[in-house]
Amino acid sequence: MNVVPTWSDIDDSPLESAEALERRLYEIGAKRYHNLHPFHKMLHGGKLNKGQVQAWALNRYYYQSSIPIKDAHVLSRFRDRNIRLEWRKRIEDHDGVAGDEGGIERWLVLTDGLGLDRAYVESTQGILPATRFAVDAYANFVAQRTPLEAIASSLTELFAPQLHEERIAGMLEHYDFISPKVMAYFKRRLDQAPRDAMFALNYVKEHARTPEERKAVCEALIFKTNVLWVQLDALYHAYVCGHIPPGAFRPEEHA
Ligand SMILES: O=C(O)c1cc(C(=O)O)c2c(n1)C(=O)C(=O)c1cc(C(=O)O)[nH]c1-2
Repeated sequence: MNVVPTWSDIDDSPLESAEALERRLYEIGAKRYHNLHPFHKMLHGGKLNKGQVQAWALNRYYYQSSIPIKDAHVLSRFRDRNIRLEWRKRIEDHDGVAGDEGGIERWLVLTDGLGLDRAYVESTQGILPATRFAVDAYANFVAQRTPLEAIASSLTELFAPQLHEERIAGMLEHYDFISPKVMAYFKRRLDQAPRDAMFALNYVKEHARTPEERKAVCEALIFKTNVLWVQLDALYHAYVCGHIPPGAFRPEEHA
């Protein structure tokens, strides 16, 4: 019987140390992170029209607004108060605290700036079915898998800051409807994401102690890269190829 490899593009040899795990995680990012997706290349290269950028921001709102729910699931997995204290910052980053409005509000500044109605964005009515399925799968994953896998699935954030730099520069350069004010969400993440990613990386390096556990960490990261990738596939299919699913956002109705 043929043994089917788990991954065709990633080295699948046993991971004997924390350093080998770290190298493998970076290999996964280099090969599978959504910075490589054609929709992102179009977004950052100024190749989308305003309606297509609106569709991206509208769909991404569902991801943004689900992240604190996802992180509340992660918190609920830990009896260790120190981990909860550390992880709680992520919920505060997105939901805000007194005197700081938080990431969800900053995302709504972006959708406002793009001319989308707030109530429509917050209703999530117009998002693609694939966005909802992918994001919900992420929240379910962290609720159901081991706490180690739950933390590991956040590791895509290791690769986010570089993408955010590219996005800020590319979108400001190419679109007259984008201003520094509406890109504030991404500017803020440049400080937050490295702090979060380093905590998660150190956690998995310390707590994945066997080759099997290290492999589970890699699989959680691969799962997450897929969560991100399919959202862009769906956007591309709907708004670049033009196959908008019934009931989803139609730019011409929100011009
Ligand atoms: O714009 C992006 O490409 C991007 C990617 C990711 C990511 O890699 O998961 C996150 C974010 N942004 C982000 O803004 C964010 O708050 C965030 C939280 C998480 C997470 O998994 O807990 N990922 C991401």
